[in-house]
Amino acid sequence: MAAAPLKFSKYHGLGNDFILVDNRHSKDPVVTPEQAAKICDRNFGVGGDGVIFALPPVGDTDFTMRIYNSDGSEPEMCGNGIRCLAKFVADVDKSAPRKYKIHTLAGLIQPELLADGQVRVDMGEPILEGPKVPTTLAPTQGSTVVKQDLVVDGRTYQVTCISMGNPHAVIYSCDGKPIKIDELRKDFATLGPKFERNAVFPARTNTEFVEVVDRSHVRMVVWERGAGATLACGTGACALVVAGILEGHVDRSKTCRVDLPGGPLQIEWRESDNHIYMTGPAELVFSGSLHA
Ligand SMILES: N[C@@H](CCC[C@H](N)C(=O)O)C(=O)O
Repeated sequence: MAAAPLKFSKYHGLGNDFILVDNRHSKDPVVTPEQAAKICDRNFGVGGDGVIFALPPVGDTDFTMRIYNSDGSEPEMCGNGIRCLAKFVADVDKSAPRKYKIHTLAGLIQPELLADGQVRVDMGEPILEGPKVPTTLAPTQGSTVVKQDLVVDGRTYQVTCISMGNPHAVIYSCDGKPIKIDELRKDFATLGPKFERNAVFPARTNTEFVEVVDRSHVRMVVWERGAGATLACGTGACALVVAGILEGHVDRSKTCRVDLPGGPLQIEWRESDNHIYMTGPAELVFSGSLHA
């Protein structure tokens, strides 16, 4: 970390909390991955699910986002984080509600600050297959993507892999029965890592377990790559709506309400442009400075 105190602001999106740093003066983050892990420590640091940097723009964008997870690993994207970043930059620049073009490792992402304080994000198109989606799982429904069986601790989970730039394993059923969120809570801390670090996911994965309420409303819990159980995952909410539509649980014609542990997000997978739109809150917690 630089010798000078590090100025930061902490924001959260539905309890998914981040330390935001205005790094637009330099193309390299002023914090190393190891330092980020220390800053995220909830006992010895500020506490957070990740550290996010606003960096100089690339091409025709307003700025760049990079993020370190709380274990110091670097993901391609973060949905709740990009809502927080848009709000942070608007607060720093004292800007009126507006739309940003943000360069990320997952490509162009465009959040828009709405007059009611919420942030709507054009998350781009989901990736249904590709190098980040494992092909080693056995197809169960004549498809290489939708509902592949994965056995963990003697139970067979039906997994649909969707990339939002970062990888997601979405699970609506286990042993052919619908997921019941309340039944998962007790052993979640031991179950989650068995997906995150499963050999079929060489780049590790985020895992979402989903219970259907109705055809435009679901509940979920998430185990995040590099951060563990979090209160919300924006890219995960997008991925699970895509998986829900592909698996036939959710209607594409309606915006889907996703209840995460920290609160709801609204997710639309629009037919006209194939983009996913995520709408939800981003709140300032406090600002401060860290001394080395
Ligand atoms: N919480 C995030 C996702 C953060 C990155 C993730 N842990 C990964 O490693 O891919 C979100 O809101 O999308």
